[in-house]
Amino acid sequence: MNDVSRETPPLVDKLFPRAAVPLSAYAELLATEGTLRGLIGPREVPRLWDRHLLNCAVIERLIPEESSVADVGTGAGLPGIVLAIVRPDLQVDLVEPLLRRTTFLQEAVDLLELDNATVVRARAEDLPPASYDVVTSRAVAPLGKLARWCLPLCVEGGLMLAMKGASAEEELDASERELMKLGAELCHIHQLGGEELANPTTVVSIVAGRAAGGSRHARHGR
Ligand SMILES: C[S@@+](CC[C@H](N)C(=O)[O-])C[C@H]1O[C@@H](n2cnc3c(N)ncnc32)[C@H](O)[C@@H]1O
Repeated sequence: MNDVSRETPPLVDKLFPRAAVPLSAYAELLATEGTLRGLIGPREVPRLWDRHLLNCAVIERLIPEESSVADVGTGAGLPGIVLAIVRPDLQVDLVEPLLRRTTFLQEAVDLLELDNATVVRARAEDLPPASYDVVTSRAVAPLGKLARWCLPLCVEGGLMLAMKGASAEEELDASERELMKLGAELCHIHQLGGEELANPTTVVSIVAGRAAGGSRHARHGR
C-alpha cells in the first residue's frame, strides 16, 4: 500500500465522511500511475491532499444539487473526479483533449466505479453550446480566454466556476469587457475552506446570461 493512502488526513473524514475511501483510492492512483505517466509532478505527491484534492473538493459547496457539470481541461481529473466522488448527485463530464490523459481518466473512472462521470475527449470550444448547468476549470487558461470557452457551454442562468490563485481579482478586472460581451451576469470571487484548509480555495463564479449559452435547460440528456 502507498504512503499517501495511509496518510489520509483526519480532515477528510470530517468534511467528506462518505467519500473518504474513494478519495483515498484516487489519491493513491495519482501518487502512483499519475506520477509514473507524468500527469502529476512527483513534488506534488506530499501535498496531494492540501493543494489538490481538498482544494478541489470544497468547490462542491457552490454547485446546486443534481447539476450537470463539465470540468474543462480536467487533466488527471482535477477537480472533475473529486467532484464526482464527493457529490454522487452530479453528472460530471471530464473534458480533456489529450489521449494520454483521457486514457488515465477512463481507467480512474472504471477503478473508482464512478457511474456519474464520463470521459469526453474534446476541446471545450468544440462542444455543443448550452449543454451544462455548471462548467468548472482549474489551471487551464487566463480568465478571459476561459470564459470564451466555458460560458457558451452553460445554460442560461448556469454557472462558470474557475479555480484561480492570487490573480483572481486582477484577471476579473482584465476580462471585464470580454465577460460583458459574453453575456456574463454576476461575477464573484469566493474564498472557500478558509477555516478548515491549510490553503483556502479561490474561485471566480460567473453566472451565464442569455448571450452565453441559450436554452434554460441543459441539452445533455444524461
Ligand atoms: C495545466 S493542466 C490542468 C489540469 C487540471 N485541471 C489540474 O488542475 O490539474 C491544463 C489542461 O487543460 C487542457 N486543455 C488545454 N486547452 C484545452 C481546451 N481548449 N479545451 C479543453 N481542455 C484543454 C490540457 O490538455 C491540460 O490537460
